[in-house]
Amino acid sequence: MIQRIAIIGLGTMGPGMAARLARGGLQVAAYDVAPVAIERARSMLGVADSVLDALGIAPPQAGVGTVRFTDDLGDAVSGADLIIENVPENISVKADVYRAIDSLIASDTIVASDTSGIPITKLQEHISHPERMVGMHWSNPPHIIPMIEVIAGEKTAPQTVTTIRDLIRSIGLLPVVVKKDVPGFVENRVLYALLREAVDLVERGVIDPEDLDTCVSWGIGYKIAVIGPMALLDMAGLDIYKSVSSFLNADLSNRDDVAPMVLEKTNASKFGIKSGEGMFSYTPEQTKALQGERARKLVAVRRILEGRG
Ligand SMILES: NC(=O)c1ccc[n+]([C@@H]2O[C@H](COP(=O)([O-])OP(=O)(O)OC[C@H]3O[C@@H](n4cnc5c(N)ncnc54)[C@H](O)[C@@H]3O)[C@@H](O)[C@H]2O)c1
Ligand SMILES: Cc1ncc(C=O)c(C(=O)O)c1O
Repeated sequence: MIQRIAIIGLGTMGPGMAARLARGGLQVAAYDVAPVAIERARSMLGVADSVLDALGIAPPQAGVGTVRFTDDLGDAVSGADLIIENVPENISVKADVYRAIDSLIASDTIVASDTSGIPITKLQEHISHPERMVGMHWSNPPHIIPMIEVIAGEKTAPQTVTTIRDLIRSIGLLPVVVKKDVPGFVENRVLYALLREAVDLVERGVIDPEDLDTCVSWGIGYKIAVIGPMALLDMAGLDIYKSVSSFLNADLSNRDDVAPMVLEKTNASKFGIKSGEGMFSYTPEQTKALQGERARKLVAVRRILEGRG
């Protein structure tokens, strides 16, 4: 049974994951190579906790778990039943972590990766017990979005998948087991199909960025939270989908490289909120207000969707 979890990497995703797992009654050790990331994560726990309160997520009867921060990798993974690797999306950075923990952990300790889309089969090449490695792909913000993809690589033992799926369920989250280890798994294949088209439409001047967001959020987005794509096909009618897709699919963006607009911005260190500018611009005050407003709205929508409005 999983009780002790180590999170390696406390950037965008780590702090919310730590808070959510602790709320599920688990004992979390949180580690990062960067002291500044540890301090930032520590300061974010209170905010995540108040969002979890607003969501009405109660701890189990045995009580709420704990989050302890450490700057020592050996201390973080010592005695852990599960390690969640959450470092940047780069195979060699992730492989370094697996090599570093290999001799520090028991052969049956589960090692999960929060990779956004690197096949688990590739990551398993860098660990001595590949049967205990699994994909555990959270969605951002991880303390609010309940769905987590679970992905087996070619060498993952079925029991490893079952253990992680059951753990996710046991703390009130929603596991989705992906049946094939395809790049991007399912959530990001769908998201990146949408983002490729959205970036292309803005880049070609078909629509302004603000209007693109209005169109998608108030059209498809709002609807799809209630009616998933497969159900939407039935609601629209497969005959309609057949007619439209017969001419539209051929006209959709099929670019297989990164769009010039994105390269231009990233080359100028315009990464979005984290750098103050990306598709839009953000002052620190606006960022704080925006994060609060988004959390409030996501909490409200989730409560309604769960029938707890
Ligand atoms: N950002 C998202 O929306 C999102 C959503 C789901 C999954 N993911 C995936 O989760 C992983 C982490 O993403 P993120 O957005 O939190 O990244 P991030 O860049 O915000 O944070 C990564 C953290 O890892 C730390 N780090 C780097 N090397 C390390 C090492 N060797 N040991 C310990 N810590 C180390 C960095 O200091 C940093 O704090 C990636 O694989 C990413 O693709 C990201
Ligand atoms: C743009 C983008 N890329 C990856 C992920 C997750 O892996 C997300 C997300 O969770 O929201 C994302 O927005």
